[in-house]
Amino acid sequence: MSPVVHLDNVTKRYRNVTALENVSLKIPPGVVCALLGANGAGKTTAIRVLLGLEPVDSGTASVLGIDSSTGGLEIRSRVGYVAEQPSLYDWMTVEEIGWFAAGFYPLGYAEAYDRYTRRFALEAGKKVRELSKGMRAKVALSLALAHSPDLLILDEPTSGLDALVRREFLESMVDVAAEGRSVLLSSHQVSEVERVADMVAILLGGQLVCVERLDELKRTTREVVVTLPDASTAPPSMPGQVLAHVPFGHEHAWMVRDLDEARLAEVCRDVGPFSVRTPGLEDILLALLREYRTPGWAHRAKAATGTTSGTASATPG
Ligand SMILES: Nc1ncnc2c1ncn2[C@@H]1O[C@H](COP(=O)(O)OP(=O)(O)OP(=O)(O)O)[C@@H](O)[C@H]1O
Repeated sequence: MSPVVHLDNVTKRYRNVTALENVSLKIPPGVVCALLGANGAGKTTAIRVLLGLEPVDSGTASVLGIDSSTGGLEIRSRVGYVAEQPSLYDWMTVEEIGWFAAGFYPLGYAEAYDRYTRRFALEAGKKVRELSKGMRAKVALSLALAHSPDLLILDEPTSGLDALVRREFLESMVDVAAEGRSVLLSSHQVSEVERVADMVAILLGGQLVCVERLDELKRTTREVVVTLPDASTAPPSMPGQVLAHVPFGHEHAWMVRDLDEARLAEVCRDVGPFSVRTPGLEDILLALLREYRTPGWAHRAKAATGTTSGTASATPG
């Protein structure tokens, strides 16, 4: 099946900043993909490249099979896009903005928009400038969903919204994927995104260090904590691929892929007590972010996630 989103070895620089470095990503149809990473990791840049709003320095990007470098207008008319701070015409009412947008889309748009605004309990006659941040976000999502796009791209759409609105947003994502359409969702609300994402793409400093089905990432990742008897005892070597290693005094924590638990018991026998648990996505991301701040992170992260910048892809489902 052709990917709906395809970044192939994309590098994007802004003067002396490399916002994306050799990033490759394929998102198949019917998948909710969470794009995660710290502030400045390159998430918005990746989205803008895909939408044809930023040229790349090297590599190629395409959406729904359309080349982003030449087909930006067509891409933007075919995907639903919700920016972090959506720009909406303030003087229009909720209803009027739907009529206005309907002029750019085939018949049926206004009715679909109306259905979404009612679902989100928006008052049709209220002016956009009178809406709260959450209500504006709901208008933006209604506009993006009303033309039933094959791909919905959301750049931190839920930041600053209350828990109920965030939940409504994320439930809409699940509905979209259930209809065989895809969602690319950039977010810092990791624990919430975890409820709806099928796959995750993690950017660290412009490099994609993990692209994988979420269930597979969680199934194969363990957090190990070992308590050493004193500071002079060397920490054991982990029997698995180390994503991150964080020492806290006598305690050392590791995030490990494909941990050999029997072997762990052996290597820890003369070292100290240990515990093993299955981490959530947020724990994995935090470990990667901490690791990212230490020298040599890129090499270790790529080795441990099996991801090299040129080949990262996932085929969920
Ligand atoms: N127009 C621009 N001019 C110069 N540098 C830019 C520009 N846009 C982004 N950058 C830089 O590129 C890097 C990636 O920025 P980007 O906005 O893509 O990150 P992000 O992951 O979306 O961050 P956040 O989570 O804070 O929104 C940052 O170092 C940023 O300063």
